[in-house]
Amino acid sequence: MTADASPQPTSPLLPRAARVFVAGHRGLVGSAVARRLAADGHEVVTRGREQLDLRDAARTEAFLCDVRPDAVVLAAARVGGIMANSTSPVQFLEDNLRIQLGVIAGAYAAGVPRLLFLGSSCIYPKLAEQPIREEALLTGPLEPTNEAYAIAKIAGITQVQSYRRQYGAAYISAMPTNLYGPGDNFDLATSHVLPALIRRFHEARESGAPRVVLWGTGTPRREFLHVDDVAAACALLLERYDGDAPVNIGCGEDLPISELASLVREVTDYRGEIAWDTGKPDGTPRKLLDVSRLTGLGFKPAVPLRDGIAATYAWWRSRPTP
Ligand SMILES: NC(=O)C1=CN([C@@H]2O[C@H](COP(=O)(O)OP(=O)(O)OC[C@H]3O[C@@H](n4cnc5c(N)ncnc54)[C@H](OP(=O)(O)O)[C@@H]3O)[C@@H](O)[C@H]2O)C=CC1
Ligand SMILES: C[C@H]1O[C@H](OP(=O)(O)OP(=O)(O)OC[C@H]2O[C@@H](n3cnc4c(=O)[nH]c(N)nc43)[C@H](O)[C@@H]2O)[C@@H](O)[C@@H](O)C1=O
Repeated sequence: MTADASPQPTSPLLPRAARVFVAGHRGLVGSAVARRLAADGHEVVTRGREQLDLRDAARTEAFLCDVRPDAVVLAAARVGGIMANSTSPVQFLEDNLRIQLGVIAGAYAAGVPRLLFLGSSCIYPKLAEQPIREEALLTGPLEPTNEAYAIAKIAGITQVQSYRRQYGAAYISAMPTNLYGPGDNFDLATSHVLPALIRRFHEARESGAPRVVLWGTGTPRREFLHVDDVAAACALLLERYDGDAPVNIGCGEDLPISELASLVREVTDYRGEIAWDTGKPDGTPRKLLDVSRLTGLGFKPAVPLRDGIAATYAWWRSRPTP
């Protein structure tokens, strides 16, 4: 098995009306993947965290042996923005290692023939050449604000590759860029930037605040992909990709956080100023993914950033208040 993409099969790798266990089905990505797979005619199997804590490897293996799905999508993880990653590296390392160990090993023990593991674009070196090709993995030092999370995700990629190389399992990995959409986390202490900006501008407009203070310098660049697009990419990979190398998932375009802020300010109709708290971390300066491997399989993102932000804002505003 080489590190390059394998030739693509002509027949689907996922049977029609497959039973797919979506781990993390209540999360941003897992919920979108579950919707997409159900719409494609698959049977989606789920378990809430209160029924099955995926850090418990023995219970996870017993569940998978009992259910015996045709495929597993591993979208359960400890996930968060730059501040949560910086302040809780122990949980980001240990929870993710434990979830991955239990789900991937449990799937193989249960004879599950197909598995998709989701990593993240933060696995690549902080100063990787842009756009970042999959081959950049393990070629340089990582971004310190999310090193623990990145190392857990890199271990997941190696675990998946090891099951392929040693046992011939059709297990694959995908590395999404920064994601957003309905179902995102809007808690300002733990969220990613996009929901944080929506909430900050909305609340400033409602309260009449003259300025909104954002983190860092506004100069870092980020690429944003709507969850419906990432779900479409996951479905495509499950059906068409069976290679050793991880596959980047992105839209191929990025923008500075300062421009993103201007866009969100417009969408939320906030008329005040934007200020920057440069005491807060910037994180990696840029992480634009090279998505040629994915587009070569036929992927094309469908949701323009402005439309996606407007839809996410509408979703958040219409949520039931606790
Ligand atoms: N969001 C992003 O910008 C990006 C995400 N990704 C990757 O996509 C995947 C999904 O992320 P996302 O949807 O954003 O994250 P969310 O935090 O929205 O969802 C994570 C899900 O995992 C579940 N989960 C976490 N821990 C456990 C556990 N111990 N046992 C059972 N379930 C658990 C959560 O359950 P509960 O609902 O009970 O909390 C939740 O449903 C992750 O692998 C992440 O690394 C990659 C790149 C960017
Ligand atoms: C998906 C990805 O997500 C994380 O990496 P990140 O892209 O750096 O994360 P972020 O979305 O939190 O920030 C992006 C940029 O935006 C700036 N920023 C401004 N104002 C706010 C703000 O109010 N909140 C947040 N969170 N960021 C803000 C912030 O300072 C930074 O420059 C990792 O978890 C990593 O592990 C990972 O995989």
